Amino acid sequence: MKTTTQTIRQLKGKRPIVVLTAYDFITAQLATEAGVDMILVGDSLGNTALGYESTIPVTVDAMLHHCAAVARAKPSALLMCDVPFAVAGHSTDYLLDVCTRLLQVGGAECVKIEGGKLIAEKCASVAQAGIPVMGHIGLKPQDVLQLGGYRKFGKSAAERQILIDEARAWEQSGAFALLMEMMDFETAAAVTEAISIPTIGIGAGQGTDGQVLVISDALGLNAGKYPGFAKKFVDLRSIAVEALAQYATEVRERKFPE
Ligand SMILES: Nc1nc(=O)c2c([nH]1)NC[C@@H]1CN(c3ccc(C(=O)N[C@@H](CCC(=O)O)C(=O)O)cc3)CN21
Ligand SMILES: CC(C)C(=O)C(=O)O
Ligand SMILES: [Mg+2]
Repeated sequence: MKTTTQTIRQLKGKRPIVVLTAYDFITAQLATEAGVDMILVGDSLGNTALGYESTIPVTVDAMLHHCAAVARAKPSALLMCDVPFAVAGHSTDYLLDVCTRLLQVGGAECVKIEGGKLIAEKCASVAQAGIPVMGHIGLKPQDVLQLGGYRKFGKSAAERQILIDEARAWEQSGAFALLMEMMDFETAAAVTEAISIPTIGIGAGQGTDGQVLVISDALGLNAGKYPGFAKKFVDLRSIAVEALAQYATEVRERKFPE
């Protein structure tokens, strides 16, 4: 059965929501067959699929290209696409135009937008246009140039209060859910209590309404670079390299083709 934003909203307080990233046709099929609730075409594709150092170089065109490939897998999971770097800082008209294209051209069913209170308020226009929005607070990787690196958020009482205010702003703007990245576990639990929409965590502990993971982190496909919170559920990289080395050997020894 097709998962909708309504399905996701109703899962709060019932059972944890499972979100996984996908970047192309094949990873979308894997996520679909595994039965996840939501697929995120994350701008982390900049790191995992395109070889960039951060998500800053990821363009709207790149997101459209990858999202359309994921959509062609016709996932039963709700399909969400990240709004990439700086788009939400432009005019509301431009933000609305990009979100519209992510749905109409990319085939996404909802969008995720990194931002605090100001961006959250701007996103009310997107939600009112009929585009479901997930907010993204805590560590916002698109802010890496200002942050100078990645860190945990919400450790101090002051920062916890800011995050709770930001979460309420997203809820007020009509966001259907909220993502919290690299957040102090107690703060993440406090935010989850404070709002009526579901929270999805990554590096934010057990106290959220769901979890999200990058597919290449879960499958162990990356070359050594893993965030501390990621779990390798299998080491596919070594299995794949071994298989491909065997192919090379068999060709060189004239064993393949038989
Ligand atoms: N492969 C991958 N997985 C991700 O989860 C991910 C990406 N790429 N790219 C986009 C963002 C960036 N994210 C990241 C990346 C690194 C850390 C990290 O290294 N965290 C350290 C602590 C921070 C530090 O000391 O720099 C950690 O140990 O978790 C955290 C989030 C999450 N996202
Ligand atoms: C790590 C998740 C939350 C994300 O935004 C991405 O994959 O781009
Ligand atoms: Mg992202």
